[in-house]
Amino acid sequence: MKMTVNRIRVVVLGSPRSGKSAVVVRYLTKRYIGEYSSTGDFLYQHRVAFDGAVSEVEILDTSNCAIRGCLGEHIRWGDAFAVVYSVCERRSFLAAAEILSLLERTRLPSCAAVTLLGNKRDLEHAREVHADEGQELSLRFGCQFYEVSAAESCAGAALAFHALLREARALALLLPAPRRKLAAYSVSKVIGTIFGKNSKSVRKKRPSLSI
Ligand SMILES: Nc1nc2c(ncn2[C@@H]2O[C@H](COP(=O)(O)OP(=O)(O)OP(=O)(O)O)[C@@H](O)[C@H]2O)c(=O)[nH]1
Repeated sequence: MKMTVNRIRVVVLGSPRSGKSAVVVRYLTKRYIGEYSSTGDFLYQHRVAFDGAVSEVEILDTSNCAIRGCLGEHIRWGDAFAVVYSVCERRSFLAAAEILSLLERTRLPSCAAVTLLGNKRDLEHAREVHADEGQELSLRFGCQFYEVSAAESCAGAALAFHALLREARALALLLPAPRRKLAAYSVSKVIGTIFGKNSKSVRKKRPSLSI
């Protein structure tokens, strides 16, 4: 069977320390490292095969977007968005709600695949945001919702990313090619690594996944 190849750009957004890097690395490598550098944005590339087609997936793990003022650029760049908050930090949940609202205002409704990820569900004793609240927020914005623990298992992150990629691919088939502009943003500057944001040795590593 002939496989088609398409490209899906995923942007991971959320408050500092909510676990964006941990969730992305868990999905890509199945590993949990514990500490990740926060010095900037990192772009991971990999290939996934599902539903008879191959997708070149680029995942942009962002850092301090709100402070650096590049959120708008990131939103224009992406086809799909994972908005992460920590279930142990209400402030990060409120920030996630603001990001969802911005996404809704910036993109045409239903023009992008979006998932809301409540991370750190292993820290039940420190929970500040109930799962129902995440569910309600996702209903309000018509996006997917998962509670995950990057620390505890890779299943949640994998499930969430696979569902997001499926939705992004379905939207790409339905909608005309969106205006994906890189603007002044240079991808070459943000190529990251899978095993450590500062290591250059695995910079070009591109894992292949079959869903
Ligand atoms: N207990 C627990 N800790 C987690 C989990 N995910 C991430 N952490 C921890 O939370 C801290 C922040 O994780 P990061 O992945 O660096 O968070 P980030 O959102 O990428 O942070 P910035 O790059 O600063 O924006 C680290 O100490 C992680 O080990 C989780 O699921 N459970």
